Amino acid sequence: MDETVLEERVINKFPAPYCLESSPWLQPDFSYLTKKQCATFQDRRKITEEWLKISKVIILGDVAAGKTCLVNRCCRNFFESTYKSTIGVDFEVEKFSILSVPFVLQIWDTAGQERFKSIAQSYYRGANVILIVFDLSNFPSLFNCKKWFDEALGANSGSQPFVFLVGTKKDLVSNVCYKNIRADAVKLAKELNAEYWGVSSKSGKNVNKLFCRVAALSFDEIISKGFESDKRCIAIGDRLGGRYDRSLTKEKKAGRKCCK
Ligand SMILES: Nc1nc2c(ncn2[C@@H]2O[C@H](COP(=O)(O)OP(=O)(O)OP(=O)(O)O)[C@@H](O)[C@H]2O)c(=O)[nH]1
Repeated sequence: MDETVLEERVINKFPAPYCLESSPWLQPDFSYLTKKQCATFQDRRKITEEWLKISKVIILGDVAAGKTCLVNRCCRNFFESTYKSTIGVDFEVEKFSILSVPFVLQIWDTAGQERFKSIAQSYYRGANVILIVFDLSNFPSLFNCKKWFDEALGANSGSQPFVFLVGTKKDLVSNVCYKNIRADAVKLAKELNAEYWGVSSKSGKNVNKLFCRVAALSFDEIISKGFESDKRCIAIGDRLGGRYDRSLTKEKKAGRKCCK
């Protein structure tokens, strides 16, 4: 295992959703294809760079909804109470080890301010995961989430990114208040085919769990899809009647060639 990966970033068991009723993805474990693919990793140490998969995560939401604090808590275990607006976009990289395979989340923190919108939007494309953030202590910010969702999905038409609806600042709301806003958030999450989470970047509550869930879902999709395209390439190679060298490195090279 990569020694630079933090203990809490080592995932061997599929992380559960925040609550079952608020998730479109109810699989209890990594898919069969992913587990099969990862089981061969030990034999493939020499081609690690081909295994290093990256998931692009974009974080959007209203001004001061708590996007930067969420990223800071995840990537630096740090909380800043003074508000500084994000200018344009910022990004962080977080390393994971999932089923003993290295994996990276490339996390893009976008500005909520209208004047940076066009800069931020140019980073929406190619997202594997979209985190739409609202402030649990500012109820109207929930209703703007649909607008953020439409914009992010519009830039990613043709692909199906995982969408999360994340309520931040849970430490600021009473239990009664939280129950009410959570009911509305779960309803909206269902409409958007998104998974709902309630977190606090100040206390850290649920932040690590959220990002482990994000990493595991996108890892599972990326690795199992890779397996499917490897299989297709092998089949094409076989059909062309060429001698197919089964040594692992060459299998990968052949795969890349015919994928092009
Ligand atoms: N109490 C509490 N305050 C929070 C939490 N998350 C963020 N804040 C505060 O909310 C304010 C805005 O947080 P940011 O993370 O900077 O907001 P943002 O969404 O990145 O804002 P823009 O960059 O302008 O889009 C800051 O003063 C934070 O300290 C939280 O979980 N609890």
